[in-house]
Amino acid sequence: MKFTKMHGISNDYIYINCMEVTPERLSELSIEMSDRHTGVGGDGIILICPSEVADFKMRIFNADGSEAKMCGNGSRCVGKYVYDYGLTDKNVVTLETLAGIKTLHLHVNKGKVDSVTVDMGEPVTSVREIPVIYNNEMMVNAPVDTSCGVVEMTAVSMGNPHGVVFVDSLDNVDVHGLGRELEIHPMWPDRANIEFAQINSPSEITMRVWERGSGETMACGTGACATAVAAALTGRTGDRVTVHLLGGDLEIYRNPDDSHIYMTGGATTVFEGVYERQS
Ligand SMILES: N[C@H](CCC[C@H](N)C(=O)O)C(=O)O
Repeated sequence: MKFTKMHGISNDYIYINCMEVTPERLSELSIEMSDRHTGVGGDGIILICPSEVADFKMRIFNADGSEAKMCGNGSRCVGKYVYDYGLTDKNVVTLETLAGIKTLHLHVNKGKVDSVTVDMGEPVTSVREIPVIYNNEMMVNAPVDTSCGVVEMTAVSMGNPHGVVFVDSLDNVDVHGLGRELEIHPMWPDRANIEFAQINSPSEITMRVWERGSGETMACGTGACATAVAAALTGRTGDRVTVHLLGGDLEIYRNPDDSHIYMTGGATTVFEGVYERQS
């Protein structure tokens, strides 16, 4: 099975062209291929498929085999993939996802895409739609008991659920311990991605992320958007922020006209390969 290894600011996935054929047992395939010792290695797999309602369709599976509705870093790499491999010659491409149709603006440099701006659509803060179990319409700076004491959580969905925890300093946050604990907290009917964010200024955030189904990743596009939304919602930042993640930076902008969130960042092709399925 041919694949292309790509990453969006070091959030790395294995991309499979499914325009003709889609493999079976995709959850098992993701677990197997994502293994960084016995597989290709990655945070999951991403399929590029035909669509009847958009130019292309993206499906994303986390390293634990769970399918997610949306992947921000992955969508930028899909934009790069379809342009660089000649599946389209358009600079604006629509992408069907389980979280709706997203519009990608491809930035081409010397004939190849090097960065993409994604219209991520409107964020969701209604607890019922996220979903998160909470006794209010929105979960904003809500105290949550944890083994590390009480943290304040703000819940936002970008098509996938996020719990954002603002901290004074990231230096002493147990991202793996607390991230895992909060990912599977019973308040989330479908688990959640957990972000730990430090506000550097009204236009700069530094964050780390524990992703649902993949553990700590070097970056999370939907997580950066959710964090930017939570920061603006709680009066910590404005509508335009630079988000610094372990793997690189993302520019996040909230358009006051349509409340859509726009994310701009890099997309990189690393290598192509042929995978022998293990099971
Ligand atoms: N782990 C996420 C999917 C990947 C999102 C992330 N890699 C991004 O760039 O948005 C979830 O289960 O919702």
